[in-house]
Amino acid sequence: MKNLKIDSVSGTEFTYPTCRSVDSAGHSHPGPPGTARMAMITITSADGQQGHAFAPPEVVRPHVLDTFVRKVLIGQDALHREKLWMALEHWQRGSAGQLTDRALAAVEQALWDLAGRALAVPVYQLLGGYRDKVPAYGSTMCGDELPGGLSTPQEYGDFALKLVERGYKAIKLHTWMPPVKFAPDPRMDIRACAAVREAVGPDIELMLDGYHNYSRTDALTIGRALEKLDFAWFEEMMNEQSSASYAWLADQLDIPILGPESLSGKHYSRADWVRAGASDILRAGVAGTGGIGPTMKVAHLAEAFGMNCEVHGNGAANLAVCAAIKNCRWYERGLLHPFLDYDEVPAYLNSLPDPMDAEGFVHLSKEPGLGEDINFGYIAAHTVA
Ligand SMILES: O=C(O)[C@H](O)[C@@H](O)[C@@H](O)C(=O)NO
Ligand SMILES: [Mg+2]
Repeated sequence: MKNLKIDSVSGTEFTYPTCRSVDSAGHSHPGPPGTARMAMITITSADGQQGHAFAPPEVVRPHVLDTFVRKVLIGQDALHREKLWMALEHWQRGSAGQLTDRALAAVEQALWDLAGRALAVPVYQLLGGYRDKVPAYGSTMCGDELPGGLSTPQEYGDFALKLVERGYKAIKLHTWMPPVKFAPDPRMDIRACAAVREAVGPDIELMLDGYHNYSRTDALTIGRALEKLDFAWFEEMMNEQSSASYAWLADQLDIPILGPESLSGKHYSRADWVRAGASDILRAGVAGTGGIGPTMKVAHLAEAFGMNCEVHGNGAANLAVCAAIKNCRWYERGLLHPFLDYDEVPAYLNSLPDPMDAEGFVHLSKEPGLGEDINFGYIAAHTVA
């Protein structure tokens, strides 16, 4: 029998090349060639089994690993994910915000990866194994002011055509937001959505995820326009801390309202949203909801209420959840931009975690664990801490 008692937890910070930059609102855009930093958290058991997960370095910085994670994990059985997650969540309240949901998510993903590798089973099969491939929607980056990029409604239309040619059967627009000079602008959002519908025709599913702080009346104006354009859902158009605003909008509109994405509170806040009638489709992502386990709990909650749960974000962990459940229409593949090749493999991996075929399906890796094909040599050669 394997000895999966946790022996060590390590964090490795490394650099990798990128052509993406982040704006003041935290949204990514194409940028000049540069260097970004990432951290890999590794959990090792007494008999040498390992699990890995990636997170921003500040999320799993030494203080977090020393003060909370090692205290909870060392000496514990690595298969006891629920017990360890609950213990970490217990530490959150008194951590003065130092132990974040994203930190819980990173640790819990590494525990899932370790379990899968130790048992020689892909995580999506451990979770339920509903399917081996998942249809993807192309999720665009937010709008910008880059000529030839996503700076006009027509450029959105042109890019959407290219995404359909790549194989996508659904496209989600992230439109313009501050700090873009003319944003927010409901009319521009509607024009971009109309240009995309015009470009791709009636058979491609379209969704809008625009500025996140519209008023109820602006959101209603946009929502009514989306209904005329036959959009499939309307996402994060108002501050998600006001479930009353979402319940009001959902009552006014026929188009499905989807959320919450960015709201904290893990699976607990999403239960409140269901109770409040604040959305027609639930949303949860591994990073923002505190891990694979809480995301699965949201998906099961949604299923019990006859709702879909659209998983937020790309990557191996979100893809594993999408493949484990029935009540999720799409895998969010992105974020995409005309200037960037999403199919280019990041330097610290040997292959993409979410390869998509010409019909728009993303195929799950059959490798044990989360299935990330990690380039350990690259990480070792580019370690900074
Ligand atoms: O930073 C964000 O708001 C998210 O990354 C966002 O761009 C995107 O992931 C999203 O909203 N997906 O639905
Ligand atoms: Mg979103």
